[in-house]
Amino acid sequence: GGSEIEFGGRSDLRLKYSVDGPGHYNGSNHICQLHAQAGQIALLSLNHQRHDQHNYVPLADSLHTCPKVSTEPIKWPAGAENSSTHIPLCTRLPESYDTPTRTSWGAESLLAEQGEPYCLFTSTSFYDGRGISVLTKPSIARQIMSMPVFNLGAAPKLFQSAPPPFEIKYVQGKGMGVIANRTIFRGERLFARPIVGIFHNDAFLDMEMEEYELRTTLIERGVDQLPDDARERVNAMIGKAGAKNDLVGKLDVNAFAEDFGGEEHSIVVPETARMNHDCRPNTMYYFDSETLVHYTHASRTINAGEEITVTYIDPLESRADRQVRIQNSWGFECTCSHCSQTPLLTDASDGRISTINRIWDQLRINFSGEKKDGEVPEVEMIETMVSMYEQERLYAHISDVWVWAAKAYKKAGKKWEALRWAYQAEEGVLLYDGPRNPDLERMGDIIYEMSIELGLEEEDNDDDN
Ligand SMILES: C[S@@+](CC[C@H](N)C(=O)[O-])C[C@H]1O[C@@H](n2cnc3c(N)ncnc32)[C@H](O)[C@@H]1O
Repeated sequence: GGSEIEFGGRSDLRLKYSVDGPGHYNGSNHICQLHAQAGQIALLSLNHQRHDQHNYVPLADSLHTCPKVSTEPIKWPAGAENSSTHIPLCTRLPESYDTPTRTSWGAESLLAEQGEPYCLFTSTSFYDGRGISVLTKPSIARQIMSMPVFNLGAAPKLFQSAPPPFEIKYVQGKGMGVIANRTIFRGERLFARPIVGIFHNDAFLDMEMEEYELRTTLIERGVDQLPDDARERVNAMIGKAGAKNDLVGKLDVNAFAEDFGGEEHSIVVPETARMNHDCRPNTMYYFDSETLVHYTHASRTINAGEEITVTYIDPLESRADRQVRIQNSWGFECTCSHCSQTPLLTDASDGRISTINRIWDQLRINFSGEKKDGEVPEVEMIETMVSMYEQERLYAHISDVWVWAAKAYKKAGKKWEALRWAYQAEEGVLLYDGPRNPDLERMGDIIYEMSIELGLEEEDNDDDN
């Protein structure tokens, strides 16, 4: 339950408090919250003291547990205030506050701690009403929320196949999964979904961290504030096998990793999160950090009835390492076809993977200029790599090799081969990593240069204009 009182003698500021029952995060949570006018920030705090079931803290005491805060209106940084449709909530006030008074739960050290708090923003208008919640440091939130995508009249077109070429169905031993309902060819776009959440990894990865419970409370609040469709989709995600199935646990196994402001965050795309793992997946995904849309494309032909999969881990690891990684982070045993081969075939694959990794090391050294041209037969190395990636069925990741093939053939003076691989890499990179990958420009340059040298195109002479 909860109730509200006027705060600091101001009619526009109200303090709402509530006392939750035990069981949630192992104890009673006392939530104090300052409601203020739009454009201001509210402070949310939580009593870290543990109480057993018979020892609820009475109303008056719980008010004391709220940190002393300034009653001056606090403005959200310029550029971001129009993006949020809810009053931002923070673990601490982002800017100045009065010298903290010692509270019954030792808030002093928390409040006096240097560094930024974590604040929650929700926009329900994002992408034509899909909505998004962002929990991060104010400086990072400001970068995110001032992106053009928050200020567009109409959301950009997403170019998805309609109706979708798949259905969401139960898959034995895996929960729900995504099943193709017709043949899908390499390159077809399967998902183009704006993300609905960005959560700083400090908010749920390190349970020992100070303010952990505050941040997880804000994550729950962030999901609650989403529009119905997004909220229901997020709540319908499944948690880690055998673990506590709370929201934070669900996000842990369903979110994708992404950096914002150089810090690790988790992004939430509930539709795409229905894809199960396979060490040799038939799709690839990327995130466009400028439009906040997450894309998935087919990496090879997928037959009707086949499960559509993605890899959760680096596929260039041995079977044993992949198994450990999947078990530790997702709590299931990977039984994909690549992990279920005979021991002899597994050994052969592990051998190829280790050779692939060694060749990558050599190529990087060679192209970094530490070795002289011609010292290593790059084009032969590349041809070997292409073949090994195909043997390994690494169709999602093979465009990495195509990029190097174009560069190596250009360096070797083999123009037709350079042109062929540059075209192949251009499409591959667009599907694998999207339009902002820097290799695209390099491939465009090779295509242009080779086309001129091969007489396929006239040189663009700017001086004539
Ligand atoms: C991102 S979700 C995938 C969708 C999920 N199956 C569902 O019902 O929503 C990740 C979870 O799905 C299950 N899962 C994914 N891939 C699996 C696989 N190859 N084998 C068994 N379970 C798998 C695990 O429980 C994992 O934590």
